[in-house]
Amino acid sequence: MALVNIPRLDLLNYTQGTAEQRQQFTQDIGKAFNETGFVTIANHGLDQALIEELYQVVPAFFNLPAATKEKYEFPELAGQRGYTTKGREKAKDSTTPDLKEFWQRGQTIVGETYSKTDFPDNPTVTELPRFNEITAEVYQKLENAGRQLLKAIATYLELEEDYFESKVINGNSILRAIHYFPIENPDALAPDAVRAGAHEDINLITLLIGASADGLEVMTKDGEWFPIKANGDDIVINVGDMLQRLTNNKLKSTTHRVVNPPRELMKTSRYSIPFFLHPKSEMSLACLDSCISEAYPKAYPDYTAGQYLDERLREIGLKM
Ligand SMILES: O=C(O)CCC(=O)C(=O)O
Ligand SMILES: [Fe+2]
Repeated sequence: MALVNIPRLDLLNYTQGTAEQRQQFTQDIGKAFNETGFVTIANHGLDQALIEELYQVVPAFFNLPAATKEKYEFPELAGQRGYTTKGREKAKDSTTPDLKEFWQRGQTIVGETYSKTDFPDNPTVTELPRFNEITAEVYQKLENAGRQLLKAIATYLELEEDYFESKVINGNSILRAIHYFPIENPDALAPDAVRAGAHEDINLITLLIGASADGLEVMTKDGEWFPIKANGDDIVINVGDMLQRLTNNKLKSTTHRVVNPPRELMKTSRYSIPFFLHPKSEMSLACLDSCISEAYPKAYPDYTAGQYLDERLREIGLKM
């Protein structure tokens, strides 16, 4: 078995393909998720103009004065909406915070009653009207792409194709726009200070815009770091811990990180926009019976997605 298997797949082969192409897509994504936990996806439904404008409004937000950005910071929401300043979030097993600031947008519930405690409003950036519109549109389009991918994954797992639909529609997904800021004085950095420390994602799957810039690395089976680079506007998809739990480790939530740039590029910014696809809090993450056997005994106690998320947000320092 290869050390890494990160195929480039065409989502149109699943959404509009022949029976044979759909079957091939399902097997390819399943095998890659079983081996390395990562794929890159072309034809994901976000057109180039939308991605271009996203790359205008996101830097424009982070270029606002610190005092303006801080108006949109709400620690009582555990960073789940609005702005989170530099130095707040760290990887689970690290003591040094990541070298980043970010913005998070959450679900806009449609057609169901809900509590504002569970789904607080997304703050509106009054200085940049297009920032709100574009991030809302990107949220929607990445959610749609994610739902299609979950259909393929459900098929691979021999579940009904729509197994995840009722669990993720109106779920707790988060769009995160990240600014890895310029490192002005590399000599003053703590030795373990990095853009994003080694971690696994919490959610079901992550859809990442921005991995065409250098820095993202995935850990191989023998513990080496392997750089991932997406082609053009392709997005990177990876398995998160919730899907790994549900499938009793059949699908792998692989450790990844974002390294600092080489010294000559330290003073440049990097932007990435991951969409963390989360289900509703009540979804059970109990290991699927079909993934438990004598060779693969049940590896995790039963949790709901809500219980699990709460525990993880405390570990990364976002929830007190
Ligand atoms: O910035 C990247 O390329 C990856 C970010 C990431 O892994 C995360 O935010 O979970
Ligand atoms: Fe991640």
